[in-house]
Amino acid sequence: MQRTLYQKLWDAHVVVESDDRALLYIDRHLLHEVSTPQSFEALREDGLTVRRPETQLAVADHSVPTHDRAEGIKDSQAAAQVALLESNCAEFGIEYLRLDGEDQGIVHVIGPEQGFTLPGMTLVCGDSHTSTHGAFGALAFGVGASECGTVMATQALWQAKAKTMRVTFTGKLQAGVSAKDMALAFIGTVGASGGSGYATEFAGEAVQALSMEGRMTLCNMAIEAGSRTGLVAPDVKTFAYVKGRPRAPHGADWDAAIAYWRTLTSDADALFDSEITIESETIAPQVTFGTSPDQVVSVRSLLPDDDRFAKPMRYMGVHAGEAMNGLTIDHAFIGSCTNGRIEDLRSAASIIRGGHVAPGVRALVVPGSMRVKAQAESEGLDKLFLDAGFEWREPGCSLCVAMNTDRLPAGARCASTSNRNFEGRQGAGARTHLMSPVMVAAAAISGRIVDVREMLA
Ligand SMILES: CC(C)[C@H](C(=O)O)[C@@H](O)C(=O)O
Ligand code: SF4
Repeated sequence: MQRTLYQKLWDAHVVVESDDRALLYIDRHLLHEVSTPQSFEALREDGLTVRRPETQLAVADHSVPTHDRAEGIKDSQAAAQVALLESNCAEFGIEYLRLDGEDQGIVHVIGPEQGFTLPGMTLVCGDSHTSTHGAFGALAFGVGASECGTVMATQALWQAKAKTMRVTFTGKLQAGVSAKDMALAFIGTVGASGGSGYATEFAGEAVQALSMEGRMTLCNMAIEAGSRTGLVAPDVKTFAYVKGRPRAPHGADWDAAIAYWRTLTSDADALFDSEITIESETIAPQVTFGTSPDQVVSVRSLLPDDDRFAKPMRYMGVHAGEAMNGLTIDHAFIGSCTNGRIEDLRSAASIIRGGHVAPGVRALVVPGSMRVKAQAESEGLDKLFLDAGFEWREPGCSLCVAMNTDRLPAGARCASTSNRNFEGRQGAGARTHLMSPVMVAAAAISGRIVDVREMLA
């Protein structure tokens, strides 16, 4: 029988199956400080140990400050949370990437960067954006705190089989349009729960043309359409990205791995439960106008006059009939597990060259990891951002989520490369407009949301 990529990954990990549920073997587990305290507590209560500590990797990202880190974490709650992760990892023999080390970063940035995330694997984390890792052709999904404990103790999880959806992006993207716009266009098409119950495979010419960073951006946001799992079939770009990474296989193991990874594609006649086609040429830069990622429009489109959007539009202080193009902003954020990778920083920098952050705008660049930061600095991007009036920070979730000291005041309007624009996401009463890194960079220097394509012309 012809099988989808999801089915192949599923079949390769079934320990026992009954109807449409299976006990799946879990190859990899990523941990962060917010979702794991109860998981460790449960292990302790039940007198359990971690079955395969070498398949687990922990890092602190959500609550960490992104400046003055040499002075330690001043916020006592955050300090306690990070210290707890560190001591839990020491007690249970799990490797922890130290906050002051070279490898710290956002959990979904460091997994791939370390070669910890590999094609063909099952990977879980107590975090909804675990879908990111599917960009490598891994079966990756977010789980709850109790499931984290189960994975640590047993290396397996009961899972219901998802339906399959394929989203095919035909043709090529316009200049100035990127993976973030593809993700937002997809979410706008199917809605915030349109992918619910599905494992979503992204395919087509424009997906193949994306870098691994772009594919991660796309899969990262699959969850914003309700899909716990995003997938892209691995190819030569995937292998090139993985090769030589600290935890990637090498030598004979590498050859064997590649031979297997090449089989990880949906068969030509495999049937999907749902098929969606999006013409890439038609995608314009996307900007969210509401408080859910599916409340999104092309930068030049006029906002809809629809009762369903009355409340979110009131919160956002925007009106039916107006365009996002031209709307004044006072904050800009480039970072997060969606768009905090080196390619994102490079593309944002390419728009800034020569320009300066507009008066009255506060702009932050927060690299996704220490490795991204070091790479950017070796290319002089830090200097470019600083000279242009941006702040250059230490890695962490930062303004993506108001769980640390980076947060916005009520009423602030922020152009943001993150993935969620929920009420209060960047601080109580703050307003978030999701867009791509080049769009945020363009907004930062213009002081208002603009169509970045004009700046490229
Ligand atoms: C705190 C964490 C559990 C949460 C998630 O599950 O995604 C966060 O990362 C987010 O992006 O909202
Ligand atoms: S960067 Fe944002 S979306 Fe990603 S893990 Fe952190 S809080 Fe969640």
